[in-house]
Amino acid sequence: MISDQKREVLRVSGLKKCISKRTLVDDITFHINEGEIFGFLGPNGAGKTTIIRMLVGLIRPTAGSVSIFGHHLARDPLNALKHVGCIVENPELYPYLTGRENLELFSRMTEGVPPERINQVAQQVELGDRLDDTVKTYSLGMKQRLGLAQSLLHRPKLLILDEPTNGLDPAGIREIRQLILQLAQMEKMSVLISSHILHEIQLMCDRVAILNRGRMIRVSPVERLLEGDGPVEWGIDPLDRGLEVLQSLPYVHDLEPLSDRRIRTHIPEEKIGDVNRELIRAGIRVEAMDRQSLTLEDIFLQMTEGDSSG
Ligand SMILES: Nc1ncnc2c1ncn2[C@@H]1O[C@H](COP(=O)(O)OP(=O)(O)OP(=O)(O)O)[C@@H](O)[C@H]1O
Repeated sequence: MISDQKREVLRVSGLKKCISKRTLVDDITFHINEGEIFGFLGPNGAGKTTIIRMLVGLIRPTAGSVSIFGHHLARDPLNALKHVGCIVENPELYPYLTGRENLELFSRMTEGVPPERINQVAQQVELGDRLDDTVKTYSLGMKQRLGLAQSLLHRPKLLILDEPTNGLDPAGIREIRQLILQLAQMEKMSVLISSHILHEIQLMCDRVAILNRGRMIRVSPVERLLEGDGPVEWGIDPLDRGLEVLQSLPYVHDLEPLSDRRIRTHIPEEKIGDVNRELIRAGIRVEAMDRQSLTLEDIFLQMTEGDSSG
């Protein structure tokens, strides 16, 4: 095999879910490549959990198809899900059992998990020294790590995690993030991770799908998403004449006066020099020009502007 092309581990086409005449998600199409960390980013209620539940066979799609490692989920669920590990919403754990007993119980329910695997996964999630304590004494972060260990028992090649950092404190969030990055790298695992936290997705993912109101509004590599027309702030004098010049230029948009000498615009990067020249040619003093970089938050707000369910 001489191919540079990465293998697809998951392909989702036209996925839709309706419940009693209400469309929860619609027209969801994307794929995940081998070794890729793919993010679902969207506010609460965007449909992330609903899609994930369909991907792991917990609920049936109204339309569309899911194929995992080339196996059609609806027609061949056992093979499709054989190499998938997941935590949907919260990990299912028995609080009155120890971490080890929980893992033993789950390993007995899963085919082909040798006994030594329990210590391996506990080490991987750095839970080794608390493994024999009861789960009810665990912090939320430790419970998440035990859930992660449980999902790793059968050596999955695709890990699906629904908001794994939800409710954790900043240190716990960082631990889980580092763990996921390590697993993806060392175990060559692909990961689908959902979050409503822009920063998280930005730090972890290779590509991101932005979801809002049950629709996928964009799928893009994280770095390309940030390449948009970032805000540019101008210090100009006089402001009213500067405003006229800026308004006359077709590639300048979203003008927003900030003070009596400052104005914010959105301009493609390659046009910034042209704007500067036009202002000077019109006899306007350009006192400052600050180009601000876009954050995922800006992009998300731009994309969902006027489309928020509140
Ligand atoms: N069984 C159900 N019956 C009716 N509506 C549902 C059902 N499950 C989810 N919904 C609705 O579907 C929409 C999407 O919910 P979903 O839980 O998938 O969103 P989410 O992006 O995961 O958000 P959150 O982070 O809040 O869980 C929401 O408006 C929710 O109220």
